[in-house]
Amino acid sequence: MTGDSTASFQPYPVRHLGDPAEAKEELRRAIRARRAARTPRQRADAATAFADVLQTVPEVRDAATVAFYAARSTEPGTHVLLERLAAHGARVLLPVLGSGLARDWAEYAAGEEMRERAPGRPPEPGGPALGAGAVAEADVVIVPALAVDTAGRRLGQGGGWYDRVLTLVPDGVTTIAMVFPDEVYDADERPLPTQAHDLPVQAVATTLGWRRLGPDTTAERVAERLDAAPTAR
Ligand SMILES: Nc1nc2c(c(=O)[nH]1)N(C=O)[C@@H](CNc1ccc(C(=O)N[C@@H](CCC(=O)O)C(=O)O)cc1)CN2
Ligand SMILES: Nc1ncnc2c1ncn2[C@@H]1O[C@H](COP(=O)(O)OP(=O)(O)OP(=O)(O)O)[C@@H](O)[C@H]1O
Repeated sequence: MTGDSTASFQPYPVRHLGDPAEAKEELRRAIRARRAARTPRQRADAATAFADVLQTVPEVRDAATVAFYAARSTEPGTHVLLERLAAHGARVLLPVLGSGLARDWAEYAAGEEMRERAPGRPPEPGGPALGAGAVAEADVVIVPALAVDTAGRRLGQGGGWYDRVLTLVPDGVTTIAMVFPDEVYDADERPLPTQAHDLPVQAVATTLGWRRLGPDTTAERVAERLDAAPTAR
């Protein structure tokens, strides 16, 4: 899968050569506006498609513990996969926001009705808070994003919540961003603006499919590596 078929409709900041924080804000505004325009029916269909796609990712299929998120109405929907994971006996950790957006996690209980603590905030599970370090127990981490590029750069909501969480994810654990198909950017043509604290994700899932990301995952670069490798005789 690629974002190529929709690339010409993608918003891209005109100020991308200037201050990355400003470029990020400009892009966030444009992407949030596009998300707000989706109908309830489109959102419901997307939530099922995201679940179908993510269940084909080996790390998700095999995970005993998944760090996931509870989507707000305009975000890529998570409730379908959340119920399926819980039904299969996976342990699912969801973000809990402390004061000043402090990072914490709690376990999702199957069938649980989650509540928004304040308007506009993501819904949260009611179980006991497990501490910020609980994310290190996850076998796979599925994160929200507004956009991702093919090198793994991620644009989030701007709170830095996930940037800080990603520092606690052990090496070797796959992080997967969920975005709509037109929110996957080509890293060569339209790299997302980044700052020093931004950490990359290893994969992206859309409603159409999923792929691994990063400098070494494009077909051309894999071919180059194979060419450069010593051949066995
Ligand atoms: N679903 C979801 N959960 C997530 C994130 C996310 O991007 N999506 N986060 C990613 O970092 C973290 C926190 N994200 C937050 C997102 C918004 C607000 C918030 O206060 N929003 C405004 C309303 C904005 C609106 O209506 O659009 C508010 O309550 O005033 C707080 C935390 C952890 N959980
Ligand atoms: N590891 C970190 N330690 C301290 N502050 C951080 C860290 N990462 C990010 N921040 C702060 O968070 C702010 C927002 O970061 P950024 O714009 O990259 O958020 P984002 O990745 O889009 O949002 P989110 O991670 O919440 O989805 C930054 O200005 C930065 O000051």
